[in-house]
Amino acid sequence: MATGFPLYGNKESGLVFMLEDVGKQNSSHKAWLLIHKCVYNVTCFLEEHPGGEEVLLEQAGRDAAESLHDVDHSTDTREMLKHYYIGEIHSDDCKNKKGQRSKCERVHACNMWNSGSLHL
Ligand code: HEM
Repeated sequence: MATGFPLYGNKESGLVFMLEDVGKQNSSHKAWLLIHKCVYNVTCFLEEHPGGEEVLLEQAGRDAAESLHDVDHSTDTREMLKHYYIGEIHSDDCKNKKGQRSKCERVHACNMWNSGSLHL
């Protein structure tokens, strides 16, 4: 169910998006990444990424947390990410197939990630 985006503002952290809408924000020149439930617009970083723009475009629209973790990124990366943070995924899109809240929702992964409690 795409509703147009953003759904509404979140006073603490930014805007709230549906997963499907995030998935649509990707083309050869545009990329929104998900890391846990946080949404990042890395469009202006594509050409600057030391690992190349292709890997970012490949991950666009889905959760890139694992890929980010798999590559030996420095802690500077987390700092850089803050510049591209635009909001988070709606809690309805954080449920697993049985309709239960997933871990990312329960632990407020977005806030933890941005504060540094979740590691790369
Ligand atoms: C928006 C998220 C990302 C940011 C801000 C970012 C940032 C960086 C930075 C700063 C480096 C230089 C090394 C370092 O200081 O860590 C780097 C290297 C690299 N990144 Fe990323 N990265 C992101 C996502 C990804 C993803 C999702 C992948 C893979 C799927 C990836 C693959 C790589 C690779 C392979 C290198 C190594 C390049 C080399 O040493 O030749 N990155 N990235």
